[in-house]
Amino acid sequence: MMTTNPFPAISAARLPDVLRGMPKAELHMHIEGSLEPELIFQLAQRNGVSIPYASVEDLRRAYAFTDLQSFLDIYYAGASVLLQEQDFYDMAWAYFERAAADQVSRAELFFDPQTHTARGVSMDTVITGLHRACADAEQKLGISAALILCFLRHLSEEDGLATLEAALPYRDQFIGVGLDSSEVGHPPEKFTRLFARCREQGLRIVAHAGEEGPPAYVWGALDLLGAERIDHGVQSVHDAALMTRLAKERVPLTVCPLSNLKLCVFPTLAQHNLGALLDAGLCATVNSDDPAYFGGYVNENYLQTFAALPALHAGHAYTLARNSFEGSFMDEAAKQREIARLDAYFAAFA
Ligand SMILES: Nc1ncnc2[nH]cnc12
Ligand SMILES: [Zn+2]
Repeated sequence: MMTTNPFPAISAARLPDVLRGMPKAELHMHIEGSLEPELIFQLAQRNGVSIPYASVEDLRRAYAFTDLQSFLDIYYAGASVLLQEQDFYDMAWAYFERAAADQVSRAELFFDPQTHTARGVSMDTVITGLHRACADAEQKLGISAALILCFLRHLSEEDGLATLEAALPYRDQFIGVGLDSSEVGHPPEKFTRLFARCREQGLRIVAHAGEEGPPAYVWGALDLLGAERIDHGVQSVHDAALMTRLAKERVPLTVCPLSNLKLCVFPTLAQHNLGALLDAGLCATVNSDDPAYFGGYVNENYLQTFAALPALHAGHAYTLARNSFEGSFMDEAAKQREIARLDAYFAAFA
């Protein structure tokens, strides 16, 4: 339990600037969820795709979600404007420019190939465009970037296996795999064979679990899929044995507070359990999930969450940023360099 602030010189009033400026990694960001309404309209026009909204404002007005599924329906519709390699590049590049402004120095991006291949867009188009943007992010913005291919859990395991086969020729262009989309009713055990095959390929493994689904899905993600990180995981607080395990094994949880708010996982940010997860010793991190849909990129997630939870102080800010590097899939030397940079950033406020 971290009750005393190890950085007393950082008052609550200075905290927002410290949060904005601290180096951080983002580990849970669906690149299709960074597609801003303006870009959706631009790409729709460029590609001659019709969308059932009259204007950017009209589209934004539809972003009133009641749960995960109500969001996913709109999110998949938005992705329908992506057709060409350049579209995937432009989408990712727009994200990287925003991430750079938020002092993100490492970004691990989810992408959903099945959303695109089902519409006749090739795996090559998707991965080549995204990977080119990652290379440019590194070169032009100094952001270390990597891709994680997510399987849609509302589809079958066979569909996932075929998707993996189609992606393997691009094996050097993504570092891992994840599991996303509609959680409840699609438990981890549905994908045991698929993830075993991914592990054989040496891919890093993450999975959404415990966003809306029960703690049993988190256990399943760890034990049946071999997940090294849990995306969301906020429902873990309902299972004491699970909390003990997550803390003991330092399993990173990629928490997304504004997403949880907009999808009604918590009624208000003041009721979010981020502070409880940290104080229980879990390796929790802050991320934006689908920032174009949920009202903010990663710094906005930090700022709004700290504003809503006054028990969080500069010590928590440091821990969250440190956890983001610890939980990343960078090599150990790169992690240590980032953590040293973070230490120097906080030391300057002493
Ligand atoms: N929050 C989320 N949960 C599950 N699947 C998603 N795909 C994009 N965002 C998601
Ligand atoms: Zn997500």
